Amino acid sequence: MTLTDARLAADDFATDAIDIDQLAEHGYVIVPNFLPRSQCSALYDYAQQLAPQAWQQAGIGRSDNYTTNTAVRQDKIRWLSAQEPLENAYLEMMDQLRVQLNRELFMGLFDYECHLAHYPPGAFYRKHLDAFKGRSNRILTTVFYLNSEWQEADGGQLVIYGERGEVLETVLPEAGKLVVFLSDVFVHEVLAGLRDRFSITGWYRLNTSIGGLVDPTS
Ligand SMILES: O=C(O)CCC(=O)C(=O)O
Ligand SMILES: [Fe+2]
Repeated sequence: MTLTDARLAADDFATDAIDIDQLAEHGYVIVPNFLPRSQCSALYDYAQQLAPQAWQQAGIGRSDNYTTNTAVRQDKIRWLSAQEPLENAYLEMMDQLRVQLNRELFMGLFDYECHLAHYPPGAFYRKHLDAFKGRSNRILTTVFYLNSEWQEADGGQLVIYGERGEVLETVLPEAGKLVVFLSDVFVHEVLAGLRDRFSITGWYRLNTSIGGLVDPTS
């Protein structure tokens, strides 16, 4: 699929089913082929043709603690918005998943935010949690990968750790794969890779206000 015929609507995305039981039992789930290859490459092509100024250096923390610390993370990001048709289609598809998760797991997820991420060769994201208990409204993290033909030797794996620091999963960032995990439970990191690595990372959130901000971002 080329970029010009990539005007996907949310309903055009043919998502593979998520193993909700696995998510409920273990707190995370890996779906190898969440989207078919053609839809994945539409998103990949879209990310490729974005101008450099469409990306920003990723930051750490929230609001006034917000810093760009390249010793911790080195990816470039672009927040998805409803203004761009393909970005909107992805957002709407993930919103349908939100409704399903709420229906089946009673999670009370209120909304979803996500960004494209580009890790140039050598870039990493050190061990971190995406949310801290009671201090964030991020509940569930989703990471969707866009690179086809990613090999073990290319590096760039997502490593997910258990509560004793043991490795639970080492995930190759392969096109079509979706990883979903509880944001405040699983420490994880992105290892440096040899290739440009593209993904869409997002968070389902609760509608809690923090520090007087009704809807804090990042
Ligand atoms: O790209 C990945 O595999 C994970 C990214 C991540 O941990 C994050 O953006 O918080
Ligand atoms: Fe993360």
